[in-house]
Amino acid sequence: MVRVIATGTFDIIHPGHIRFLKEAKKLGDELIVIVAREKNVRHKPKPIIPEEQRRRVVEGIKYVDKAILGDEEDMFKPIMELKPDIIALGYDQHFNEKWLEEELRKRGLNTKVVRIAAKEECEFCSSTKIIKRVAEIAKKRVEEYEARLAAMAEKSEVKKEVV
Ligand SMILES: Cc1cc2nc3c(=O)[nH]c(=O)nc-3n(C[C@H](O)[C@H](O)[C@H](O)COP(=O)(O)O)c2cc1C
Ligand SMILES: Nc1ncnc2c1ncn2[C@@H]1O[C@H](COP(=O)(O)OP(=O)(O)OP(=O)(O)O)[C@@H](O)[C@H]1O
Repeated sequence: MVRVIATGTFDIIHPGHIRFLKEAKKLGDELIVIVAREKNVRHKPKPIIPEEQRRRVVEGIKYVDKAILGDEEDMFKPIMELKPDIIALGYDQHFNEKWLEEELRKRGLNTKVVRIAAKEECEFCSSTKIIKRVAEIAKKRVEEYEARLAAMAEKSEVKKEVV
């Protein structure tokens, strides 16, 4: 039984996440995902979705056998408990494979670190891009609504003057 671990924030799920998890599962028999704790997401804006909901959505993906929330203080704690054969890193995850393998060796684990280079290309294959699009569209819709209200108010002012 080859146990694979994948990690990530998984804020707004998109086809890039599905591709990553599909490739990670192919590396072994069992895929466990460690979902980043809100407190530890410092390299980009904080996630929109609360951590327990992010975990539940990831666990619902068919390639994922189990998803857990990571540790808040020590990223190696869940790894030491789960003792994976393989850790899969996504194409843009900022961890160095060599460094990570060395840290695991120091802790007595012979885990292999594998970089999944595959990148799914689509217009919104990024949580950050989806969030930006939602913000832009929401802003535009509010502006359009306010313009409609202003136009209606102006019409009723004109009416009042005529009367
Ligand atoms: C081997 C490994 C273990 C990790 N363990 C934890 C953890 O226990 N708790 C946590 O909050 N983040 C942990 N992380 C970090 C995140 O899950 C995530 O990979 C990191 O924040 C980069 O996020 P992104 O690729 O989603 O931007 C771990 C990352 C790796 C590579
Ligand atoms: N388009 C993609 N193709 C393949 N893998 C991806 C893609 N997008 C994200 N991943 C992988 O999914 C995992 C979790 O990524 P993460 O939660 O940071 O998503 P993200 O959409 O890249 O987020 P953000 O846009 O906020 O940086 C990482 O291993 C990452 O490399």
